[in-house]
Amino acid sequence: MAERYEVVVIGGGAVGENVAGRVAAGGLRTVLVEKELVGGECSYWACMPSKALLRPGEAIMAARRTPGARAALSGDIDVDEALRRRDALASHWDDSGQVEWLESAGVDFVRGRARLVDERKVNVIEPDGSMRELEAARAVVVATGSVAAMPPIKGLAEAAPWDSRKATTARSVPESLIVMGGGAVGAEMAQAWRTLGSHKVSLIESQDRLLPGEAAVVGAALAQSFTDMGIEVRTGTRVVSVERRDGSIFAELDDGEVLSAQELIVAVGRKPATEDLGLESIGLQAGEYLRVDDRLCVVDVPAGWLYAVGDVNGRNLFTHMGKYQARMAADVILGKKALAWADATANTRVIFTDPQVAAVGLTAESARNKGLKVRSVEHPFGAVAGAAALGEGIEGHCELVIDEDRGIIVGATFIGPGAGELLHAATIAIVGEVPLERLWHAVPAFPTVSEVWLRMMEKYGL
Ligand SMILES: Cc1cc2nc3c(=O)[nH]c(=O)nc-3n(C[C@H](O)[C@H](O)[C@H](O)COP(=O)(O)OP(=O)(O)OC[C@H]3O[C@@H](n4cnc5c(N)ncnc54)[C@H](O)[C@@H]3O)c2cc1C
Ligand SMILES: NC(=O)c1ccc[n+]([C@@H]2O[C@H](COP(=O)([O-])OP(=O)(O)OC[C@H]3O[C@@H](n4cnc5c(N)ncnc54)[C@H](O)[C@@H]3O)[C@@H](O)[C@H]2O)c1
Repeated sequence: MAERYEVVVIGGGAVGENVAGRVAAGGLRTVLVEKELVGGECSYWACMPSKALLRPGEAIMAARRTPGARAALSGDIDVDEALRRRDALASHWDDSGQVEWLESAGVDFVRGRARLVDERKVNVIEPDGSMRELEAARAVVVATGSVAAMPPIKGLAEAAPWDSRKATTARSVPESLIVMGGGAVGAEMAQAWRTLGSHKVSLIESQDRLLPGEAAVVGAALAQSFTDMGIEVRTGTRVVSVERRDGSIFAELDDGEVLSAQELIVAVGRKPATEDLGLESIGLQAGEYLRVDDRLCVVDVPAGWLYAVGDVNGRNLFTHMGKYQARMAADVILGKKALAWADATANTRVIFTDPQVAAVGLTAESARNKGLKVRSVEHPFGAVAGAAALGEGIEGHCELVIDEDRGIIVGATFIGPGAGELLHAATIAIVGEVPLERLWHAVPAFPTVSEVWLRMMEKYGL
């Protein structure tokens, strides 16, 4: 006999937990199924451990920029202590706290691998091999996330490279490192391991710049900073074959050059965790992203009972944007009028490198591609008193993308130390469609870096 619930959530990452908690708070009988650890990738193998690995180097770079503090820097990073803190921020890969939270939120929990077997029907294989049948009267929500993509490069799989999980959980600093992919994971991991002590780090990006989805100025700023850190940045090139032998890993590039290192990280993007989910049983293709509408309903399934939130729908692969979708999907399931539109127009992203890269909404290029008449206004991050107060030699860049027809901001990029904290003001301006004439009255405090807002609005002509 199937156990009947109003809502069955498959996948207990940050996004699944959020949707389950919200529908349960709305009074719906809810069960969440998780095959590994409640909290998912972000808590144990992604956001939290990666930020912990970056922090010691970031703190040192901030101190180096600060006359007086600089003198106190003697000696090396205590790697053991840094890794202990990483382990603590990853909750020692123990999810008992999050399981307790689910219970306190009134969500039933089943540990096991879930598979769709029919419309609204989910079977779960528990760790001891027993099977449970679940049935959802109202909705099944898929929140199974994504896994690291492994490109079909000769010798790569056999060489057992590090994926993002190994890169964030390694127990020692590799003496040298090749990083394939200059996106978010590659950039953060190259910096983290270089600042923790890797002597030689090569970062290889196939496009012509790092973080190629962001404004061009981002890639240039990051490449300069990484070069200063001693990271070798190679753009516009690819690895064509890989081999592990004699304790090293060798990567041949498309121009014939061969690089060698102790380890190689593959960070070339993600693929959806939909391969073993029983999608065929409801007429969908395994291994594909689940396409959703703005109510987060899977579009290729009739009757509106199947929802997909977070990485698995491929809309926006960030924890906070997935959690936003989770709130919207929960409200739709609860019968409220809700649509997830901000993850298309005001998607926030912060890459925690030095300098930090923070962006929201459109770049000038993507806005023009959408047919918008935009104008960019720019100001150096370091050219305000707030930045001078932070330290010496602070460079960076700030840019607002302004829709000339509507007189509102549609995108913003901030590059500099701590830039992520500037982002929410821009997000509010974009989501609120606040006219620039009105923003002109939002006065940044002195001496904060937020004064860049004032300078950019002056440049716009206010
Ligand atoms: C190295 C790295 C660093 C990152 N840093 C950041 C960051 O700083 N900020 C940020 O916003 N984003 C960051 N991200 C992205 C972020 O981790 C993801 O966007 C986020 O984890 C997606 O959440 P999710 O709940 O959709 O998926 P996941 O966290 O992947 O959770 C999905 C869960 O579903 C479970 N599952 C899968 N299939 C089944 C099944 N059949 N049955 C039962 N359970 C199943 C999985 O075990 C998993 O626990 C980072 C990613 C990486 C790789
Ligand atoms: N701070 C954060 O919020 C954070 C940190 C890490 C990851 N993330 C999320 O996780 C997602 C996945 O990150 P990711 O870095 O794996 O993917 P990504 O899509 O951000 O970057 C992958 C990069 O690899 C490059 N590439 C592809 N094939 C290549 C090849 N064969 N050789 C060399 N380069 C190649 C791509 O051009 C791209 O720049 C990101 O899109 C982001 O949403 C977020």
